[in-house]
Amino acid sequence: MEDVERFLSERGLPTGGARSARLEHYLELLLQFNEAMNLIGPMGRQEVIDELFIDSLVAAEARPPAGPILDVGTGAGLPGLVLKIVYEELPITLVEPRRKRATFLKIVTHRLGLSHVTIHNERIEDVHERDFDVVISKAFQPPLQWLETARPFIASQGAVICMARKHDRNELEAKADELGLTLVRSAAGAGEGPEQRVTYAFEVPGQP
Ligand SMILES: C[S@@+](CC[C@H](N)C(=O)[O-])C[C@H]1O[C@@H](n2cnc3c(N)ncnc32)[C@H](O)[C@@H]1O
Repeated sequence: MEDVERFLSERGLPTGGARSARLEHYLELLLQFNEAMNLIGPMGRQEVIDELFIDSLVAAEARPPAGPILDVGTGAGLPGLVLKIVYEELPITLVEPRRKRATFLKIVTHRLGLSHVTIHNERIEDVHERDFDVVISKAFQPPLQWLETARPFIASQGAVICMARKHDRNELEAKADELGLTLVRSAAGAGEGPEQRVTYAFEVPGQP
């Protein structure tokens, strides 16, 4: 987990404690259950670290969570469980309608000894909790649709995190404006040019 530790410390994000050991354990479980459950497609250890773990943590660079997190369509726990491992004290709600994937989330939560993890084995349309500090998803809906879906779930000082591409920025800002949100920060992920992956954080303007 050296790459992850370096990524975190270079950005002033939380490091140390049980984080590396838990990420290692999560990685092992992902690889172990992947064949039977088809969780993440054919991937090796380094790909999981670079493409799944570090990509998940770019979200924290864009807007570090400071309260309850909601991850919608989390699948095998991405980006939610990676954020939960790094921000271990924050509660997280994971929404995943596919039963096998929800079972995997329960196994990981139990084996890693994570607390304050709520798993909803249902669609986001059936989730009624609100007031999250960070509402995030990855590869769940197209970016503009995601902003609309996520908006009702944030607290007044919360943020919608949108993992998209560099060239999505103008359309996203226009949609955010319609929804009473404004772009507060972005962080660059992998790739180059207009296809570069970028994580955008939107908040309600004028909050202290
Ligand atoms: C492409 S996968 C992405 C999984 C994970 N976020 C990742 O990046 O690996 C999309 C996930 O969204 C879930 N999903 C589909 N419709 C949903 C809905 N209405 N509410 C919540 N999750 C949904 C699917 O079951 C699937 O696990």
